[in-house]
Amino acid sequence: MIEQGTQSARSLALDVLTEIERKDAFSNLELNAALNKANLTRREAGLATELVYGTLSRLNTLDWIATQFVKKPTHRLEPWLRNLLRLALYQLHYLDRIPDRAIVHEAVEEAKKHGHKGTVSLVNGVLRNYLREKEQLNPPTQWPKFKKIALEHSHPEWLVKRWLSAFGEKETIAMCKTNNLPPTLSVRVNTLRISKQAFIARLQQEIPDAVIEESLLSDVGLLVSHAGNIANSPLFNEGLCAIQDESSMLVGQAMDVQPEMAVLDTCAAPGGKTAHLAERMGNRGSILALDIHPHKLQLIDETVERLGITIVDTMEADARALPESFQQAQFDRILVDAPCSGFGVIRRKPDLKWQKQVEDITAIAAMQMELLEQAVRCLKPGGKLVYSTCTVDPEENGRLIHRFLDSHTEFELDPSLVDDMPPLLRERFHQSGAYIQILPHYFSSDGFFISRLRKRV
Ligand SMILES: C[S@@+](CC[C@H](N)C(=O)[O-])C[C@H]1O[C@@H](n2cnc3c(N)ncnc32)[C@H](O)[C@@H]1O
Repeated sequence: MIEQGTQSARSLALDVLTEIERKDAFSNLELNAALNKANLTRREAGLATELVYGTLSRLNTLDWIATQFVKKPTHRLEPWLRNLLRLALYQLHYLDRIPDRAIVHEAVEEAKKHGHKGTVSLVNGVLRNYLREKEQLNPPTQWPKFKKIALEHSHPEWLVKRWLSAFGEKETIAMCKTNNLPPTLSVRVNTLRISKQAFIARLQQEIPDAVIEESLLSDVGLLVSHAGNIANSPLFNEGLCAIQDESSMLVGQAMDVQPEMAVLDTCAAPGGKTAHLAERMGNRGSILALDIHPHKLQLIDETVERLGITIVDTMEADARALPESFQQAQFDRILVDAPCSGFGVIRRKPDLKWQKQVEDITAIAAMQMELLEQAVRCLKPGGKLVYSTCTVDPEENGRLIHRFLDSHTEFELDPSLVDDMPPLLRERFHQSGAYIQILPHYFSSDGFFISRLRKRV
């Protein structure tokens, strides 16, 4: 149990890591709950967050290091002990601002709290041996490339193998490296309420420490750092901005919406892109936002209300089986922002890479195809449909679009997408000009796939 106000960042991180494993819980939810209960300073809370996400993102490498010094395989250790070793090794191996002595000392004290003499000496021994032998820790030379990359850059072997064949070695390594970095924070200015320049002035005035940079990808995007939790700021509560990744903002831009259009957003919750579309439409026209999970519709309602948007209606629906009444080609624009494997957002959800398996991708792609097949039936002739995902897997992205087009001659790739996107993206586009795969290391934004189809008239 976590007691209020009595924990250090490292002890809280250990409890959170152990609980995530025990309950198979979402890391962000478990960490936020623990931080809310504990009484850490802002700095300590920052350290706890870094330790939890850092350790989660490096799991395979840390376990490999531990196995060099423990006789048992790490999965046979008690969960608290396994996570204590991971946490201490993470700090020793990847962080240089905490002295080694302090790390070992605190780990041993934690072991005394949770274990017995034997486990205390195991922790002490493993960490001291690591410090003595760390320079000689190398994967066996006969290992194939994918295994070495997976170990050095802390990704599952199957995923690295897949990326090597899709993107080549240079891109794979660059992507893995970026996935291990903390994500950037960006906000979208709500231009229904304030201009970008006025927003920058207010942000600077209210949070003088904030470092603000204009996004090169989106004309309404700002990169913000040293600003604390923006979601608690008056600017956010007054509906002047939304927190959104820059790649995600590009999806709104790709939709090429105009005021007074009828728009369908088939996988809309929590509503980030729905709201962006409404802003781009000047809050004129109509957007029908669907989601299969009723509780998530409330998130869309809250977002649009906060942003002063009035043209969005929400509805619970399984977009793989849309109501007959929708299917009469009535929408000018449709967005299918499909659920996906999420491999473009590993920076934000590091545990995701360990949870998904190769078989999941086939199942996800089949579901995405169903979503696309249904959505296209609701599009007006001449209308445009954007299919996007926050993943980098070709099976869910480019290959899926080509498979779709092979059996739907009434649709074509829309080559004018490239002209609606920032020039910076041009060289990354598919030769058709109709879709782009953004990898996380291109612009330090989320990995996203964005494509646009047009229904022939
Ligand atoms: C990638 S998220 C959408 C993010 C959203 N467009 C945004 O920008 O905030 C995918 C969403 O699809 C929803 N979903 C999953 N399966 C669905 C289905 N069969 N029909 C409708 N929505 C579905 C999920 O609940 C999830 O909220």
